[in-house]
Amino acid sequence: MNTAMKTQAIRLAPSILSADFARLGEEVRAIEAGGADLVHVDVMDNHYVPNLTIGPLVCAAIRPHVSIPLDVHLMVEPVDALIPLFAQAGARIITFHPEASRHVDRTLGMIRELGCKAGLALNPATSLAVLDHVMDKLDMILLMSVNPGFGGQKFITATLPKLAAARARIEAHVASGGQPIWLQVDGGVTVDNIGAIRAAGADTFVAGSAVFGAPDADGGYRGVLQRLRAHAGQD
Ligand SMILES: O=C(CO)[C@@H](O)[C@H](O)COP(=O)(O)O
Repeated sequence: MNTAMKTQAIRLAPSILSADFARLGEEVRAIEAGGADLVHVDVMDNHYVPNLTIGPLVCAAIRPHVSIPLDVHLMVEPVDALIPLFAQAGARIITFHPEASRHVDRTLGMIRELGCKAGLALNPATSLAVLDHVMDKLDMILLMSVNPGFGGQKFITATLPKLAAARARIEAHVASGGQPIWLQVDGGVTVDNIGAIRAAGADTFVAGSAVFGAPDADGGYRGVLQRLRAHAGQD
C-alpha cells in the first residue's frame, strides 16, 4: 500500500444477506446509524448462483429507510433486463459478473446511462484479464473472496495477491489520466483479516455475517463497524 492510499477513506458495506429479513427497514437504519458507508444488496437468482434472494421490490422498500447509497450486487444471468429495474428501485451502484452479459462493455455503459456507478465482479477463479478493455467504463471492481451464493464462508487467501494486482492496475490507470475506480472485496471479511485485505489494496469492504452477527455485548453493529474501521487502519 502506498502513502497516498493509507490516508484514503475506506468504505464499509454491510451485506444485508445476513440481516433479519423480517425487519429489513430497521436493520438498514441500524447499520447506517452504526457508521456504514453503503448498504450492500446481494441479488441472487437460483441460476447464476444456487441461492435466491432479493428483487427490485425489496430494494425499493428499503430505499426510504437510509440516506447512504444502495450498492447492488447482481448475481443473476442474464443480467441486462434487470438493470433498469434496480436503477428505478434506487440503486446507486450496480455490479454484475462478466459471465452474465454477452456484451460487458455495453452493460457497463447501460448502468452509467441510468445514472448509476458501474461495477464488475470477478469470482475467485476469474482472471483480471477480463478488465483489460473496459477500465475506462468502470467505477468499481469487486473481487469475490468466496465463491458467490452464500454468506458466512471462509475468506479465500489467494484473493490477497489478486487484490494487489488489481490495485496496481488501478494505480496505473489513474496515473495515465484515467478515472478513479473503487476496489471492493466481498466474502469472509472479518475484524481479524481486514487489516491484511486493506494492506493488499482494497478500499471498499463488504461484510455480512461479521456485521449482522455481531453480539450486542460487544457494541452491536456500531461496535463491529468501529472495530472493522480501526483494524483497516482508519479511526
Ligand atoms: O455476495 C456474497 C456472497 O455471494 C457476499 O456479499 C456475502 O454475503 C458476504 O457475506 P459474509 O461472507 O461477509 O458473511
